[in-house]
Amino acid sequence: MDANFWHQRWQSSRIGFHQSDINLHLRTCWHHTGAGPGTEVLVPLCGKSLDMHWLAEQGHTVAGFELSPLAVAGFFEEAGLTPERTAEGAFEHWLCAPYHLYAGDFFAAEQLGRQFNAAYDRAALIALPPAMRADYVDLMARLITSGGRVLLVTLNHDSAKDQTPPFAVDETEVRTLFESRFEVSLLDRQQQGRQHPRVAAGDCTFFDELCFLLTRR
Ligand SMILES: C[S@@+](CC[C@H](N)C(=O)[O-])C[C@H]1O[C@@H](n2cnc3c(N)ncnc32)[C@H](O)[C@@H]1O
Repeated sequence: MDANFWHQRWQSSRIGFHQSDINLHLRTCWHHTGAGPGTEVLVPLCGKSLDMHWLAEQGHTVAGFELSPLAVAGFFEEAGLTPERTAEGAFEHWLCAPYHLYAGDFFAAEQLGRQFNAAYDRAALIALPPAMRADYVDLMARLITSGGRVLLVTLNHDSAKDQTPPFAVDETEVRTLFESRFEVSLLDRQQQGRQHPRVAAGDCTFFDELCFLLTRR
């Protein structure tokens, strides 16, 4: 997926990935990260996710990275917030405490010289095609401090239309990608059968959401 793919999705409002509710796994599993109030949480490929408000409600500062300025603007506008905007390295930093959203390519994040003790990935890894995933994991390993924890939410499905996101990333692949640098623990698997619209539409026979805790070695 190149940048244009995502810019076009936001320009034409084809953002079916955006949830109007807080992610169930975030609400039920975040405590496993042990991240206390005041901990800054890295949210890669954040879109305009409302999950960032939930994290802020737990007392966290949020550091989100998002390619699309439309998404970043939408996040603040829909929350009725007026951020300050400054250039910071390869990014435009939109700030309205406790939200720091960096508009630009997440793969340039190291330039900011920051590290994090906690991160939340919902629909970031699964937005990336297979060829980009190892680079994403390398970057996450460099951005997360030793002992730091990531709550990772992936999808697994058997859709034949797996040329565009959301890509299926199952437990075996998560372990293969992360296990050399993170301890990987599967916390939960929500199995969705015909109640999922894509299964009901005959696009796939299952559509599961998996939640992992990754602990940086
Ligand atoms: C599937 S969406 C998920 C958004 C969000 N995590 C959520 O749960 O709603 C993936 C997002 O990643 C953004 N994105 C894709 N590649 C990116 C990159 N290299 N750097 C920053 N953001 C990127 C897209 O614009 C899109 O908003």
